[in-house]
Amino acid sequence: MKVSIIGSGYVGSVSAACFAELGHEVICIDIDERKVQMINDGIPPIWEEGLGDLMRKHAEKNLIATSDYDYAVQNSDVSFICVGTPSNEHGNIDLSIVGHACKSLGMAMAKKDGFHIVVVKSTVVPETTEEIVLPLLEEHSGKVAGKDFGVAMNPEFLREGKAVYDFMNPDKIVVGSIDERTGALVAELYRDLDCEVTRTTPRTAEMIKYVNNSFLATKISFSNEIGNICKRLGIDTYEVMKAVGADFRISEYFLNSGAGFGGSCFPKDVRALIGKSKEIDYYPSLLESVIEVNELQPLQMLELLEKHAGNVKGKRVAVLGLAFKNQTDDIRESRSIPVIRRLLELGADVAVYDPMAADNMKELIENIKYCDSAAEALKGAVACLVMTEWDEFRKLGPEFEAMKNKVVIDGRKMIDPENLEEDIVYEGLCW
Ligand SMILES: NC(=O)C1=CN([C@@H]2O[C@H](COP(=O)(O)OP(=O)(O)OC[C@H]3O[C@@H](n4cnc5c(N)ncnc54)[C@H](O)[C@@H]3O)[C@@H](O)[C@H]2O)C=CC1
Ligand SMILES: O=C(O)[C@H]1O[C@H](OP(=O)(O)OP(=O)(O)OC[C@H]2O[C@@H](n3ccc(=O)[nH]c3=O)[C@H](O)[C@@H]2O)[C@H](O)[C@@H](O)[C@@H]1O
Repeated sequence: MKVSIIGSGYVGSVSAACFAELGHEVICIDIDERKVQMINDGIPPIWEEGLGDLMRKHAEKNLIATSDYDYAVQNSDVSFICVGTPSNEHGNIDLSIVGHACKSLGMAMAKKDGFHIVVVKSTVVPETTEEIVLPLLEEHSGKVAGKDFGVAMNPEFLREGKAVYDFMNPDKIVVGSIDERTGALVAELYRDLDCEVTRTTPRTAEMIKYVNNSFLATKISFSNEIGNICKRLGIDTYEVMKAVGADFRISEYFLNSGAGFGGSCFPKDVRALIGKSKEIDYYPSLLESVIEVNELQPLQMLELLEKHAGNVKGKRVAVLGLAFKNQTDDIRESRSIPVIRRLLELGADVAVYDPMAADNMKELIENIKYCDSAAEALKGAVACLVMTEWDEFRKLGPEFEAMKNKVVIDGRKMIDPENLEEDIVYEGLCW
């Protein structure tokens, strides 16, 4: 089929490359000309394992990019909306980017003959597809949904760092549509993937995405709360969760306690669901607690720092890990951000290292020292905070010897204290 993808970020560029790999003809649309050029040159606009290979393979063949909505709509049967849905200043969903995309799409659809399908892939709160996207498309195209064009909601469940793998090996595909014909056509796009398609209504599809993310975030905050209790009782929470996770009803996944969850989605999506609940007069106290536990978690790293290193004014503190998790250059809502900001308020001389995310952090925080290795960041430091679960941190050992005061505070259970020299003070956040 001929597919256009609006927005070439993490979801859009991965979906585009994977749909091309599945044999569809794909046109990416982005307002960022730099990204358009990169895709046409076969260069992925974001880092994702395997994405470069797919883009190089399909660029200028069945994968092209443009900033011209008219061209993209004329030359495709289905348009996926994959633009960002950030939080506004109150934590509620900000649908302004979706609104702009719908306006441009609707205007392009006005000039096209024949049935076109619009699929919302961006994460949007329940009712958005039917009550905001659909009316905007009708308004700007002058056409009638269900008759002249189809509307569907197809949430995305990929994880950053494993995005290409997840897209090609989904454990679920959900398609919510306003009519049978549209839902069947969207499901058809995925026919070569080994996964059943769950067909439903747009609002159910929207809710499935929020419940999925909120449940995973709840598992993490639950594990962090248990971890905090375990810590105070001298119990290793990882040992506890290993046994608890063996219960198939619970599962072993997403029970790793530590510095909390970051990323572009868990924090914003839980907040957006809280906002939507309040809008319909329900106070979601459990979801509020999920966010509260998550916000307090990185600050506990600083309490441990104070316990072991005292006043850090004018002293070097090493922060290992800037990305919100391993295998990505994404720093959105990374737990390192509140930690670094607080260290700067305390007057510390902050030295940081991340194998992939330093360039992105440089755009957000300038007055810290960016190092090329963990060893460089640790040199002369009075303490080290491990913030991201990068595998390479597991191998650290002799590098800690270059510290001035050997204190290691581990927010991700990356360092095995058994491998450390005796003069190193090691403290895990929840174990
Ligand atoms: N990042 C992730 O791992 C996942 C994200 N999602 C959801 O997918 C959506 C997109 O997220 P990301 O890909 O992370 O966002 P992103 O911010 O990386 O990418 C959005 C892209 O849209 C482009 N854009 C903005 N306005 C536009 C317009 N009017 N027309 C065309 N392009 C426009 C931007 O230039 C950018 O390239 C969000 O709703 C997010 O919650 C869902 C699952 C996973
Ligand atoms: O909607 C989204 O954007 C995506 O959000 C998450 O994917 P992602 O944010 O890429 O990363 P995860 O691997 O889920 O990790 C999120 C955060 O939770 C933290 N985490 C994860 C697992 C765990 O046990 N403990 C824990 O603290 C990680 O360090 C990271 O900061 C979901 O896993 C995806 O299914 C979803 O599509």
